[in-house]
Amino acid sequence: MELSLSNSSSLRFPQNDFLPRHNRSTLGPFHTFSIKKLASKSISICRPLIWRRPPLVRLNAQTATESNASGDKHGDDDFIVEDVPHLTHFLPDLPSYTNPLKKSQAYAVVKKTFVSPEDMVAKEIIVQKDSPRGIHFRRAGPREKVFFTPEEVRACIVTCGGLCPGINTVIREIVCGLKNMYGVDDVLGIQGGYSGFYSKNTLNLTTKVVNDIHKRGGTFLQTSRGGHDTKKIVDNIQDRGINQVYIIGGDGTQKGAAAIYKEVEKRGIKVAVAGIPKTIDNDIAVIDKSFGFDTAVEEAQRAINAAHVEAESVQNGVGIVKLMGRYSGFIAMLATLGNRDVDCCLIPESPFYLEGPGGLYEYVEQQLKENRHVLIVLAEGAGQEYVAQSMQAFQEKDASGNRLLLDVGLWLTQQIKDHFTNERKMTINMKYIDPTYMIRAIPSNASDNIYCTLLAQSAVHGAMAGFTGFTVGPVNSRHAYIPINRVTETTNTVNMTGRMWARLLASTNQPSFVNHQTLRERVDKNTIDAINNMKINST
Ligand SMILES: Nc1ncnc2c1ncn2[C@@H]1O[C@H](COP(=O)(O)OP(=O)(O)OP(=O)(O)O)[C@@H](O)[C@H]1O
Ligand SMILES: O=P(O)(O)OC[C@H]1O[C@](O)(CO)[C@@H](O)[C@@H]1O
Ligand SMILES: [Mg+2]
Repeated sequence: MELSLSNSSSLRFPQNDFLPRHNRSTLGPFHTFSIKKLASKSISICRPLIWRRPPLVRLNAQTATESNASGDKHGDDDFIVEDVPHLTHFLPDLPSYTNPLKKSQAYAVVKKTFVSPEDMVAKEIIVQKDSPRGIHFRRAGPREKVFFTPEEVRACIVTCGGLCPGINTVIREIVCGLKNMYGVDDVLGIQGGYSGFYSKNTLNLTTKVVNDIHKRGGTFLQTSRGGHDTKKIVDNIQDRGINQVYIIGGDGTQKGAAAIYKEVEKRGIKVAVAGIPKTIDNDIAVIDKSFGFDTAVEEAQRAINAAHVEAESVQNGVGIVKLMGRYSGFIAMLATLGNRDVDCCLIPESPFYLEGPGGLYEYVEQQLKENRHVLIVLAEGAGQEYVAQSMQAFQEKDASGNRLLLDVGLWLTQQIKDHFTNERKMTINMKYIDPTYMIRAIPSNASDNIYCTLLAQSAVHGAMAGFTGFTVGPVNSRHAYIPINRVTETTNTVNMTGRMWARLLASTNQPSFVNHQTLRERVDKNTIDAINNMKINST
């Protein structure tokens, strides 16, 4: 397969929207390519693909020519595409078919039914005039050609890891998307997470069966942690004749999906593996936000409001609410920002301390003196080191190997009570609310339902078009196909030196719990990390 540049220097992607296997090296984790090396004629490419655009000359708006009188060039800019694999990489002779959406009544009204093979989604949306073009992902959506006929598709759906509002909507919309857009009837539900692949039972998922499941919380298919055995799972996929696998789950699940994709590729079987990122913690890298997150933040308001009412209705009321967030404090941060009554938010990313100037006790006392109550929101992963010290607890893990958290809410409640009663000789009125599971075991709200529908449909379009080994998700509000490894290599956490955390500090007026020196060191470390990441990305 060759890629070529036309006379006008624009990049031509191959018409069939993918690159063949023999053109990929096994070195790079992704199919990364940028445009510069395509400087002349046509060339064969090998992985990791670094295509570089020749010095980019922007069209002058007035003259609409390639000349650039102002000398306003981008220079040696890279346009890097981190592409996802395609079935034809290891099955080069796969036939393709015209996408049936072309004949669909609903889509006939769409001006541009199919996504162009050249459409990319930029990872960085904030750019400067002379900054490099940067990393891009393939835009999600229906393609002109598909690599499955409706009759040959046997799809399956599995849900793994913790619960999250909207899982049932995603299941429903995969089933309905396959049926209504592509005429696919054969969809199996794997029950109870990855280990469900080893079970004899599966559910037949028809549009009728899933019709109203989006109105319920949880997962219609049930879920589990642990028990991932790649070879056994792929054996089972083969034995059942499954050729599209939709995997809904968090970072652990996506790592499992990447392993399944690799095994499928090794065996050279026609199976498309699509990951749909799910996590209540919003800790999945690259994508804008995970589904169900907004619903959970909204539900958290009920607990925070209740704690506020309780705390302000008594003398020296202390309201504490513990929310989910294992390593990432997004739920606590956004629930706090959305509420405005919270006086202090504690999250895993921001170490805090209790005693002394600038500590939590001092701040609580000040709030009690000024307002006669104080309201604290706490992410479950915050302050784990303190709890571990005071309880001398043994570190336990769940079946997937995730560290089991100690109850920081109970611990903090006790610490504050002891401090004010014993040290400060003050009577306080403690009201502790732990709505942990209540914010995730609910159905998704309307806007999350729409988001889940887009995710499901994008996954279906991607699999039908023969893409595999991808996770789907919004990047700067546009849905994209992202190589699975890309979303599992790092975790999304609250940026302590970013504006959103500063907004929170400004809204609560809480102490930042860091002195200037520590903050400086953190900023420096972030900078060094960012530079190192850039080095890794550019090698
Ligand atoms: N590195 C890995 N390789 C293969 N499978 C994995 C890996 N890590 C986790 N898994 C499997 O993925 C499934 C879910 O993992 P986990 O329990 O960590 O939840 P998760 O997907 O991260 O979701 P969440 O964190 O939102 O609850 C489990 O069945 C686990 O065995
Ligand atoms: O469902 P489990 O196993 O109790 O796990 C709870 C954990 O799952 C999450 O909801 C998602 O990882 C965390 O916020 C929480 O710590
Ligand atoms: Mg996880």
